[in-house]
Amino acid sequence: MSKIKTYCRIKPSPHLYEEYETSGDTLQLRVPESLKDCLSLCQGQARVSYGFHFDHIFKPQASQSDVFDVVAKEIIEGFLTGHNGTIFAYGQTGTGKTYTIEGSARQYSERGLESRALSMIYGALQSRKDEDIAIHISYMEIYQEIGYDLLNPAAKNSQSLVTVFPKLTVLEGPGGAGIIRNLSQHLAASEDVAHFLLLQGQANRHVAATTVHDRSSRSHAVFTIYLSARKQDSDVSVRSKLHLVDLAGSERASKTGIEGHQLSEAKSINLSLHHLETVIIALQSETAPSGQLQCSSAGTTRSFSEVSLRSYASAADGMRRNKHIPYRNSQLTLVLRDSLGGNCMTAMIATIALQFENLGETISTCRFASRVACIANTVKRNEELDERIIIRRLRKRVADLETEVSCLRINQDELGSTVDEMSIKLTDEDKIYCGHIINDYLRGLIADPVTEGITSPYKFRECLKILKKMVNDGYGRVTNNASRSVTNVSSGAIFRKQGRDTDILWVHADDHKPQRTQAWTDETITRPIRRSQSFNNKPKIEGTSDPEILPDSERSQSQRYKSPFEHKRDREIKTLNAKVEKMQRDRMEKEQQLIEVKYI
Ligand SMILES: Nc1ncnc2c1ncn2[C@@H]1O[C@H](COP(=O)(O)OP(=O)(O)OP(=O)(O)O)[C@@H](O)[C@H]1O
Repeated sequence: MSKIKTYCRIKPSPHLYEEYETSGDTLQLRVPESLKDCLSLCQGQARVSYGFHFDHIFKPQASQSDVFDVVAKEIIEGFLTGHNGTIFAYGQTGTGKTYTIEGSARQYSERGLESRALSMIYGALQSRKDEDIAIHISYMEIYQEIGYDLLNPAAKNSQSLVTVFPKLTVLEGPGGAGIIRNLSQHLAASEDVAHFLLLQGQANRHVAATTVHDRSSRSHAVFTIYLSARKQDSDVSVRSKLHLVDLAGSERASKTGIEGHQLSEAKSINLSLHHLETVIIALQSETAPSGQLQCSSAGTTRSFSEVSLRSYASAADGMRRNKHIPYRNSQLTLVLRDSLGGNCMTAMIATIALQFENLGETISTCRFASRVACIANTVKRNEELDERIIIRRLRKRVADLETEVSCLRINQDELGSTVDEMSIKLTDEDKIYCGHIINDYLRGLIADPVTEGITSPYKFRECLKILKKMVNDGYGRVTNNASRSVTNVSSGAIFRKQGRDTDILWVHADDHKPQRTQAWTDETITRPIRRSQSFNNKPKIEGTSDPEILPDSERSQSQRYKSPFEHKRDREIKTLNAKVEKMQRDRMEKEQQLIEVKYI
């Protein structure tokens, strides 16, 4: 929550009302008890003292630069970082609203807030090289409750002597925000362009000579600067707007003696300001509990106390959602909706002309300011994701995801099948199949067990087991007894191919020549290996003559019995061992890869 700041600016005059003083930020006024009945200040008449508190009071000698520094700098800094800002001048006609907001053409030093704001904004943007920044400008006026675009490009190109400005429609948009239809926004790429637009709009305003002011603004003017900024590496855009509002001045027709067209203009201005005041009162009354903003008549002193907004801020926020604020009653309040009770850093400059004849209007202006000071706005940075960048990023993300998904699908297929395979325990059929593969491999019937389906680590392990057993059992050992040749085969090595009941094994007969021998049956195959104690109590596999297995003492002798067939088989086993080793290594590598895919 941030309260609306209020400032008072006293117009310089050689005939200032004497009974006023400023102590700090409080304006003290001592005025006759009944201003209404008193047309001149009478000696000895009872006085009432008013005290109005402001955030700052600009004395008559305050310069344009002083006003800018105190009122505008903070708001413009906020605007540059994405916070909305509004500065509006309110006061009696001829008190210096236009002078404050637009400035005077008399001297460069008398330029107003609009021109100074542009200079500060463009100056600050110079250093923001890493951002894409766009400044747009619009300028509208509300004359007799109708909005006009002061920067209409069609009007600029018109050959007609009478410039026709298109009418604008101010509508209530989503969330109640005012939407101005048809208002042109002009890109101002440089400060010069912005100043040109400003001058063009100022020149197009409705002004008229009145009895109090020869160039009185007969309209409310809203000069708006829009900022849109985005850091080059970011997809968040910052958008903010700065309203600089020069309100038309209130005037008492009875006092100024205007009539005809000017009278109807004045009525319209007063009505519009009345609607503004109604909104302010509604906002102020919801913010401050009744009785806080009071006109206490204790003694002769009347004071408008500044309400501590902080204590009411949260309560006001809740109430505002329920309470009706009559923004819709006028175009001006719709346009300023955000500035009054919305998301905006707002400042009001109450301009007063401290002459005796203006005391009534001065008090009225100060009272209005006191009410405005009670309003708390909710200020937040206007950040939004840039849709074009979002779309671009989403497209890239979709493309990345598609690639990732297709890669994952491949991995999943591979992983899934391998993991499935690994997770399934080998069935008896698998084991038999492994036996056949190893047998065929050893016999040279197949070149590579992998291509025959030994792909899972479990099957590899089974094959290795079979091989080890075969080696230990002296696979293909020459035996003297055909019946004992059965024991050459380990119980685990089942040399039977699927679909076949029997298999033929080469064995050696007594003449040491290899020969095909009997058909093997399940019964013989599954017989357990028998070991017998031999010399030196060393285990000896029965019937073996394999030098690899025999004790050293027997080796030389048994070597004599090795046939070419045995040698060939030895070589095969050696090769097979090497292959198994390689297969083991491959399997470990593969497992490692799978673990990485699955868990890392
Ligand atoms: N602080 C000031 N210093 C010097 N001159 C000022 C000051 N304030 C106002 N004036 C002068 O007083 C005259 C009226 O001021 P201005 O036009 O700003 O009044 P206004 O409040 O905008 O009136 P209206 O509501 O009728 O448009 C102008 O000539 C302006 O130069």
